[in-house]
Amino acid sequence: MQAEHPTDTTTTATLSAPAASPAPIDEAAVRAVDRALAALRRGEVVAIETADGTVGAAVSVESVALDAVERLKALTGGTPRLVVTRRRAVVLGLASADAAQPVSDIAGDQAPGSSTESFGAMALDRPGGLTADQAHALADPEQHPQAQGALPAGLTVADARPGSREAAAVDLARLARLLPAAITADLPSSGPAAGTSAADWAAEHDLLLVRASDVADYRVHVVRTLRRVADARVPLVGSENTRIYAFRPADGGPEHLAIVIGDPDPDQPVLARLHSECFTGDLLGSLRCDCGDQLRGAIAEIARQGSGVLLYLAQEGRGIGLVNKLRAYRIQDRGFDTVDANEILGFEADERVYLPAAEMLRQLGFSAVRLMTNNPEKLRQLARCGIAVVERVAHIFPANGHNEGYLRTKAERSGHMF
Ligand SMILES: Nc1nc2c(ncn2[C@@H]2O[C@H](COP(=O)(O)OP(=O)(O)OP(=O)(O)O)[C@@H](O)[C@H]2O)c(=O)[nH]1
Ligand SMILES: [Zn+2]
Repeated sequence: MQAEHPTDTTTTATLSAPAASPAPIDEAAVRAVDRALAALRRGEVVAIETADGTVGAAVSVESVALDAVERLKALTGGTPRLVVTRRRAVVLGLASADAAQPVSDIAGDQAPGSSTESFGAMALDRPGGLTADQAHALADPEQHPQAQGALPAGLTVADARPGSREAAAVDLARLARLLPAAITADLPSSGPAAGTSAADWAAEHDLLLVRASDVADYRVHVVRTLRRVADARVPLVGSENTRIYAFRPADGGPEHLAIVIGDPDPDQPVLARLHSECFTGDLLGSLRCDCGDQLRGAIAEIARQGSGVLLYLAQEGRGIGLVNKLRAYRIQDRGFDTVDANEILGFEADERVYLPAAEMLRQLGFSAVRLMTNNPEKLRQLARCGIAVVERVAHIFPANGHNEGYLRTKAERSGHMF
């Protein structure tokens, strides 16, 4: 297989930006969010407190038990509502894509190094409340995207404010790699004015409590807890002088790997590839994408040039996780492209964050890269994270008879430079 490796020094030389000054890490806050993620994956209810001291409860739609809506009502005394991403609301015909103002991150700012701005969350309600079945149907990716006819009568839609319980609940589901949708209910009177403390209420009902602001800060904080935990010599076919370094975030989540080939000089821009994990392409040789070729091609090219680093990032499915990627494939099999499929699921086209990549490069001693990519977002985001991108090295492989549409979509809709 022949790869193309022309270089382009003109488009990216000005992209470098200084690193933002880091805020202190609140380890207890990271731990609280981790616990909430695990609880949501188990289908448990979690308590969410907002800045005004009020509290409510949330459960993810994907892992919700049928009695969860009743349980939320009984727990809180409030009316459960469904929260979906604005993307999903647009797909359902409940919001206009044009009117969608990027609300950035719920922290108030787009996280540096994230591929796309979040378009926020929307709360769906109806008189008498939604049933669990109705909530499932509205958030379910198997639902035809234009199925407005099937919408429950009297459905109302409202923007979820950045920093709100609703926005945090959807973000938690997304971080847990579940469908980005949640059912939430507020305690009708809570907070300092009502004399109910969020912590007391959560403890009384044996619920994990998390603060909405901690959810918003989570991605940035976790990245800054990345630590090198192991490294070893691993000779590869065609590049025998190779070491693999493992970086673990403090949340105990999946490690990111740095595969260092040869002995790159930290004082020079390093030839680098940011490779997002693709179980199907990398390991199984799936022909739906170009990942397997790109992975092996990058290792071969770095070895040919003498030295460099390949970051193997735990960002399966452009950050939506393997399960959601398989769902996206089913949607693509109905005729939608890779971008539409993500959006029908309620995700942005690309949910990746490149802060971990920048942090790993820094910890390995590299501050400047010659980046092997066709993806303009990777160039932009890595530069936003403080790594100087001094050159783009194209990384193009021929189509294989199954991935022509996928590659065409990347070029036409994601701006890939093929
Ligand atoms: N959600 C989703 N993810 C996909 C699909 N096909 C491949 N992926 C994922 O896309 C990621 C691969 O992206 P990269 O290899 O970094 O490629 P890229 O962003 O196109 O950019 P370059 O290859 O650097 O030009 C992997 O995480 C794959 O699992 C798909 O149809 N849907
Ligand atoms: Zn792939």
